[in-house]
Amino acid sequence: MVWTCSCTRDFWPLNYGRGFFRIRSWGKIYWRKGLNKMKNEKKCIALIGFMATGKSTIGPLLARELEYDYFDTDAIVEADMGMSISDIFAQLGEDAFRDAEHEALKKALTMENCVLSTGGGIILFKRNRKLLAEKAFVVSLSAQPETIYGRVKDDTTRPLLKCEDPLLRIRQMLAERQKYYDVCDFQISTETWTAEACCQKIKEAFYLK
Ligand SMILES: Nc1ncnc2c1ncn2[C@@H]1O[C@H](COP(=O)(O)OP(=O)(O)O)[C@@H](O)[C@H]1O
Ligand SMILES: O=C(O)C1=C[C@@H](OP(=O)(O)O)[C@@H](O)[C@H](O)C1
Ligand SMILES: [Mg+2]
Repeated sequence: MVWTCSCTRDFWPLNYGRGFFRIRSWGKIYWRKGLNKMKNEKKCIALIGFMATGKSTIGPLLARELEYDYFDTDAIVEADMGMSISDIFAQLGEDAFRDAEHEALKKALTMENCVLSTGGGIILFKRNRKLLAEKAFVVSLSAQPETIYGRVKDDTTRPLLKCEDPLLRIRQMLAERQKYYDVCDFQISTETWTAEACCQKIKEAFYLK
């Protein structure tokens, strides 16, 4: 019997009997016993990482590739509160934002077959880390402080980086947060790979792990 994965052109397992499957992905051949991880019990992929590592850029590409629904906790918060992230921080304060962000995460992780881009600070809270670990295949995106700075320097939508010396702030925040970004199922640098290549590698990791 030939079993074909419905979702992609370049990723398809063949059933070779006795529980063995041959999987071809990006020109490489993988063998594995059973397809238990193909039916990954975690139905959501959550992207974590510092600001401007590419979560909101890669998320929609990945969702389209997998034919999954797409959510972004920042967008959910903005829709729920009817305000931009900057206005929420300025008018209601960061704590109000963090509460709304937690509600957004809870709501999004009740979905099945979804890709979720999170805000860079979501991992600061144990309640969020617990939810992510329980419910999602967690992918951590990374980039060096200088690259992050280059990506955000003309962007006014990130209130935490509105300061005298954004590069120093990025370095400090990254140092504080790194231990949380390291807790994940898969990690990828968005400096090394284009958004499209990251997408393919994440897809591969999601199916093969
Ligand atoms: N390989 C890459 N993957 C994702 N984004 C990239 C990449 N290279 C450059 N970028 C750029 O970096 C920025 C990332 O912003 P965004 O997706 O909003 O990040 P985040 O949601 O993590 O804050 C975008 O302007 C995007 O075009
Ligand atoms: O790192 C953070 O604390 C934040 C990251 C932002 O999202 P992005 O990571 O998508 O920029 C947004 O949630 C808010 O400005 C706070
Ligand atoms: Mg984002």
